[in-house]
Amino acid sequence: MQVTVSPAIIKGTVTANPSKSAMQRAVAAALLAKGKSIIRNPGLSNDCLAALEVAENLGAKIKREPEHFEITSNGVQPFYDEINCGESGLGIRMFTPIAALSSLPITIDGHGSLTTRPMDFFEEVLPLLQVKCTTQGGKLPLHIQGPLQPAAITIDGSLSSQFLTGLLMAYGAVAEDVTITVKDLKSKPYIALTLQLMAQFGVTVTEENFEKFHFGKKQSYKAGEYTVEGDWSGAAFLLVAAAVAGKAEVQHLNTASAQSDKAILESLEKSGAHVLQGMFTVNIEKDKLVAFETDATDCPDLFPPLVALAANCNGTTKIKGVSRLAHKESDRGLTLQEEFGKMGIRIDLEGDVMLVHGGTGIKAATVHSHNDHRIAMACAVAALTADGPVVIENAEAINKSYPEFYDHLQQLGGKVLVHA
Ligand SMILES: O=C(O)C1=C[C@@H](OP(=O)(O)O)[C@@H](O)[C@H](O)C1
Ligand SMILES: C=C(OP(=O)(O)O)C(=O)O
Repeated sequence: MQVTVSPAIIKGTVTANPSKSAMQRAVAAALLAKGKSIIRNPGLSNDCLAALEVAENLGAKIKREPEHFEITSNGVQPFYDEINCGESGLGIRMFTPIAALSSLPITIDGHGSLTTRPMDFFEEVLPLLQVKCTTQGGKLPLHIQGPLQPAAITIDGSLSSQFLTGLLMAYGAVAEDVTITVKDLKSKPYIALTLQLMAQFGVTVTEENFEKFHFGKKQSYKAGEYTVEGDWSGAAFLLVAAAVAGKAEVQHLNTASAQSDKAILESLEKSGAHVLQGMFTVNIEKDKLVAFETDATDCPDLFPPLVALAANCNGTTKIKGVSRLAHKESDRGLTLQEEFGKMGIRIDLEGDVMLVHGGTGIKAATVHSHNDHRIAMACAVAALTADGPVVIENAEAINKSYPEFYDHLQQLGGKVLVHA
């Protein structure tokens, strides 16, 4: 699918889409609980749909009502010996240890970008927990056989926090007096989100400096009601759109959220945009924008919207944390450099630092998403202040996290033409 986004002034109000990070965790917790859980404001992005299908294959019954989903479970009791996590990195890294709670041999697969993302962690760590595990040279598909037996282990958290999220969620159902130690953990706020979600479903973990995670007495997940928060990762694109091209109010954003990408607000403020935070809304308005410095090591998904912002800021913006981008849906440092380069914006990659030379004018161009939702959205936002229309190829990539994105951009005054 091709989408053309033309320059436009942004003005209006929009409600943030549901967070896929929160939704996928809630689906996993509801699967691990015994009884009926209600998930309100459920997400319908491809990653969320994949999580629902995985939960069903692992034994949950799901009733989809218009306003909420009911997930009834009796713990992990697989119906099939195969699960497919679609393109979700979190999905596969979270559901693999959870599936390993069962003694059934299970094949775990995915498609698209997920087939190139590293999974060798499981081959190293799961055998320490008495789970057999093979991969195809560190990639999909995985073949596992549990049951997982929690043990005191030390793991490396530098590649991705998602493996730890999976272990924490699985340990929560069975662990007793055991500690996971993590070295060099990255994306820490995502672990805070995992612990917060687990606590909401009745499982508490004692955390020390994001290095030690201790499970005391045996606990069990409690079925309950959960409302999925608005998504700061997706909303970051709308907030940047307003900061560079007008003004907007984004609703259903918890400004006290544990989501890491709430950090977009700091960069917006540093760039000179006007930001007004309510409890569940953010108002944002354009002003003279200047280059800024930030460290996105722990919020790597902010790179694409930060680049769209920086392209509109006079001067050279410095963003730290590029090394976190190599194993996302695309190698995002390189992809941003290539696609923004087509729009006339120079990006230099110097080790772990990205330099965006902004304020030089964004040019009309044809760009490609590389099947990466956040690249498609960043290009769409950049198009708002370009000197002509920007054509985005493979624009349907947004469905992974934010199927409503082009509609929301239009709702705010964006000129978006979707070619079938
Ligand atoms: O736990 C999560 O929901 C996520 C964690 C982050 O991954 P890493 O921990 O690999 O940085 C983030 O990039 C991803 O989009 C979602
Ligand atoms: C990297 C992402 O997700 P995941 O790792 O869950 O596929 C993302 O949403 O940008």
